[in-house]
Amino acid sequence: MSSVYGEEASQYGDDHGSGAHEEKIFVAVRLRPLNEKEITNNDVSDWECINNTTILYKNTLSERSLFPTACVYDRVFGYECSTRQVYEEAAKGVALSVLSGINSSIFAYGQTSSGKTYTMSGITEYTLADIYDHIAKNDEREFTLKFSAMEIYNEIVRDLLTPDDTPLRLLDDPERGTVVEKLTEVTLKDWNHLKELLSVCEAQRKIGETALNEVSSRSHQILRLVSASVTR
Ligand SMILES: Nc1ncnc2c1ncn2[C@@H]1O[C@H](COP(=O)(O)OP(=O)(O)OP(=O)(O)O)[C@@H](O)[C@H]1O
Repeated sequence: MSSVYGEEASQYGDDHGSGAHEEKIFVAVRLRPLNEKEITNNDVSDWECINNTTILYKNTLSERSLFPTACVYDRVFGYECSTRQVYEEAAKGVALSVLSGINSSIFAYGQTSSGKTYTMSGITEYTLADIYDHIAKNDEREFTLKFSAMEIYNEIVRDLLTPDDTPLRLLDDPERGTVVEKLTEVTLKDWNHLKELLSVCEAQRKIGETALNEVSSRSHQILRLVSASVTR
């Protein structure tokens, strides 16, 4: 997500690594519950959250160390945690810093079927709902939101808002950094317009099956939102 000329006080800027003057990364881990197949196979999870920041790797494989390994992150979420909770406690501060003029990115990393798409879809929806809520409550300002979406698949960048499959070129701009040439940017009319565009992206994505995930995305999707606001 990125933001341009936001003039507001840093209402969302202090949480989770979005401070204006320091670069900071907030790392959260989410465990997904075992799926039906794993339960049927009597699989057990090797991972357990023992508090809000520590995850235990239980090393059930006999050739490995007998002692569990503890890993500490900024926040960890166990099987029982909802996407709403993950959003509120790990992503919201970062996502909404766009409203204070601060650029931020949220990305999910993990092996196939670990729950990246599941988590990020919820985070996208909650973020946009909060942004529209903020806009409604601040009618003394006029907001413009611009949305673009791309996919990296087999090292090719494609625009997800057009049926045109032509690969997009990445250019290095000395001032703006990496720029995706000819990427479609749509000015959002409202929340429903955004939902339509998200459906277009979903339909355009390359879906391929993996052994672990029957609807694996097999590609990286990047959604970009640029927010600008001026006093009316
Ligand atoms: N926290 C969760 N609670 C319930 N179901 C979940 C959770 N996380 C993931 N799932 C389910 O697990 C399956 C795999 O999740 P998902 O498609 O998000 O994985 P992924 O990491 O995006 O995989 P890939 O990299 O292959 O695209 C899906 O059916 C999803 O609904």
